Amino acid sequence: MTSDLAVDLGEKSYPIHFPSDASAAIREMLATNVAAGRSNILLTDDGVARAQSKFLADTFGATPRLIVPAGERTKCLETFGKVLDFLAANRVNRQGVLWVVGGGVVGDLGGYSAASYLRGISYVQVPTTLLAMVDSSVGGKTGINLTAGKNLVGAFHHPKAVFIGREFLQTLPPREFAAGMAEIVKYGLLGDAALFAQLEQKPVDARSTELADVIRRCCQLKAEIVKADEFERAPEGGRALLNLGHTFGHAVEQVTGYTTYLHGEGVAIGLAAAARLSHKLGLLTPEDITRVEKTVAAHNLPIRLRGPLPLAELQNATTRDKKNRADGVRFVVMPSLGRAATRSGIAPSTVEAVWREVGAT
Ligand SMILES: NC(=O)c1ccc[n+]([C@@H]2O[C@H](COP(=O)([O-])OP(=O)(O)OC[C@H]3O[C@@H](n4cnc5c(N)ncnc54)[C@H](O)[C@@H]3O)[C@@H](O)[C@H]2O)c1
Ligand SMILES: O=C(O)C(=O)C[C@@H](O)[C@H](O)[C@H](O)COP(=O)(O)O
Ligand SMILES: [Zn+2]
Repeated sequence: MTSDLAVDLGEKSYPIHFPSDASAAIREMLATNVAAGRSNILLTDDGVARAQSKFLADTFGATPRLIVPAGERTKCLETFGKVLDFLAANRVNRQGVLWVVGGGVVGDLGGYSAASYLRGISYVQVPTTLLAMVDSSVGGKTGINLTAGKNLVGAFHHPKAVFIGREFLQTLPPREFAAGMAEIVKYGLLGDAALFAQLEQKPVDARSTELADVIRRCCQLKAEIVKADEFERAPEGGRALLNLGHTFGHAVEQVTGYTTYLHGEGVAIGLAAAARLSHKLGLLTPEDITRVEKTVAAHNLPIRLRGPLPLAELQNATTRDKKNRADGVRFVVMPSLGRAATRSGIAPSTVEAVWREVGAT
């Protein structure tokens, strides 16, 4: 039995539950909502609707549901409009609760819809991918993509609760499991050297007995970082550290039109790139780069682009990153394995050299 965690944010605090029976725990909250006159409404995607049909039927019964297409392209203005229309068509009022069941795509989309509809209603995160369990369901970063770039529209809007049920992972395809591992390796590299060493010595897979503790540890790390810098406003470090590998990773996702690399795969390449950048800045040793790349690769993740991508487009995509300030693109680098820091003012030629090393042309 894994004990609950709390994301400690004053009035906005919420629990992360790790129930032994997610369906039962969720049914209890659904019933409590109904008793309090709060309507429940469900958002999921067609992949989850297929893979978890029994769970959805047993748990949510006749709750009105919107099923959106699976995949990153669903995180767009058009689908956002459809979610809002669905909430309005069901006459959801400010007491309504949106249940977001799925991976980070429906989590970000549903969270942003909940932030916007009637200027804000409650929502609950039920992550069904490993990535969503360790990262996207916690912290209240919600949003959608624009043609111009990834996550360019959104809001900080925290869920009422998060229910993490490892039983969902039984139907998760191996490639999606690996994508979640990228964010887990990220946590080790940015803030927990012991976690990184553990992953380095013994890669975690879907059957690992360590998995429950690793998921909880990542949620705990994220909750601490979010508590300290909820809106990513710290002048240096702070919540931006959760973006380790993402300046590179988001560029890869965007330049390939969100069709070739999963978010976690972009992050995996981004971690290798961040290690290489950290070396060029005199922070990490070549041995450190090898340790990072071996650990990422041992979790069935890419450390190089699968095919060449145009350097100019990749560089251009990084200029849209939300961490950027007047002095240019801001990267997250590693002073050592297990510690991260923000750094800007890096010469474009240095970043270009890193892009080439991971396969850009
Ligand atoms: N808000 C945040 O803090 C945050 C953090 C990390 C990532 N993200 C975002 O999360 C998204 C990626 O999330 P993701 O990796 O969960 O991808 P995803 O939401 O696209 O889900 C991956 C795929 O797995 C399927 N799926 C989900 N659960 C399943 C299950 N239990 N069994 C079988 N299939 C299942 C889905 O249908 C989908 O096809 C990206 O958009 C990324 O930007 C947000
Ligand atoms: O919660 C955060 O803060 C993160 O940066 C977590 C990231 O893993 C996640 O991919 C997030 O969506 C990236 O946010 P963005 O601000 O770079 O769009
Ligand atoms: Zn991420």
